[in-house]
Amino acid sequence: MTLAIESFVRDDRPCIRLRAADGASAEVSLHGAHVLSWKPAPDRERLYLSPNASRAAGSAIRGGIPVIFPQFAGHGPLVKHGFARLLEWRFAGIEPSGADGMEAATFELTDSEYTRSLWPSRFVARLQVALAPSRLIVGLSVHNPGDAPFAFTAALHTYLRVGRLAQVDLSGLESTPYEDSARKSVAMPATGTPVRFDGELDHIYPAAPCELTLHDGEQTLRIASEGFRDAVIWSPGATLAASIGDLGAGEHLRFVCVEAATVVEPVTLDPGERWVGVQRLQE
Ligand SMILES: O=P(O)(O)OC[C@H]1O[C@H](O)[C@H](O)[C@@H](O)[C@@H]1O
Repeated sequence: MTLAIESFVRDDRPCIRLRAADGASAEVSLHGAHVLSWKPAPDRERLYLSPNASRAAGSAIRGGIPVIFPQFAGHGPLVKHGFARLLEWRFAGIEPSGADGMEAATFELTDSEYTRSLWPSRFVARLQVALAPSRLIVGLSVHNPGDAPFAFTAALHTYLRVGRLAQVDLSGLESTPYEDSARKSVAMPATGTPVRFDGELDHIYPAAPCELTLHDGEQTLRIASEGFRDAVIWSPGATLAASIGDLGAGEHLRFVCVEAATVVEPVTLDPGERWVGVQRLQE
């Protein structure tokens, strides 16, 4: 689908809006190459963005699709969820997407003196955002242009907007055992039932199926991933949400995070190698 591109400023940060001929749109902040909005139709927002999202330099945006790289959560020595979501990415224009050749808005982050002071590796990370009828396709690629191997973990930490959390369920993970990050990463057996959200939930599903479905009353969203081995499902629940400054009371009822992730086994890239992970959202 041919994309029209316009730039705008939101919360003092440069952003790019993509519009498709069928009326679909998406917005991406260069801060973190963070997808802020996806509307498959002009009156239908499918991502959650916190009204209290921080505008401070060097802080992460709460909601949308944070790009987690080169470290998921506290799985390593770096700042939580790595530095990619905290830095300014470059808009590289419209390019064919590496995943399926569609036109995609392309954003790039490369190593700098600053990143090498935190993490010594040379890297080129690219985020590609494409629109198709009823679909958002987000691809993260990581290339090693250096002369030494490196390992990383990563995720697309997608905040999906929901109507009534109490009636939401997520199917596809019924047969997958998980690690419960809210309870010291204890290993849990498969539940045999769809995931429901009635309190804090923070699960890592290693080697998860790549097709999940979110049911929210009449609305359904299919969430497919490729390249990412794991799935992470997060809902903070009322108590944790109340302690998250950029969320606000009751806001946990408006979203669930369904994350395409590669956490349990880090990806290792030899010099010259490239890794690609994709998440597709489809109504
Ligand atoms: O508050 P953040 O740093 O954005 O992290 C938000 C959440 O991200 C992931 O889903 C992790 O599994 C959670 O443990 C974490 O709390």
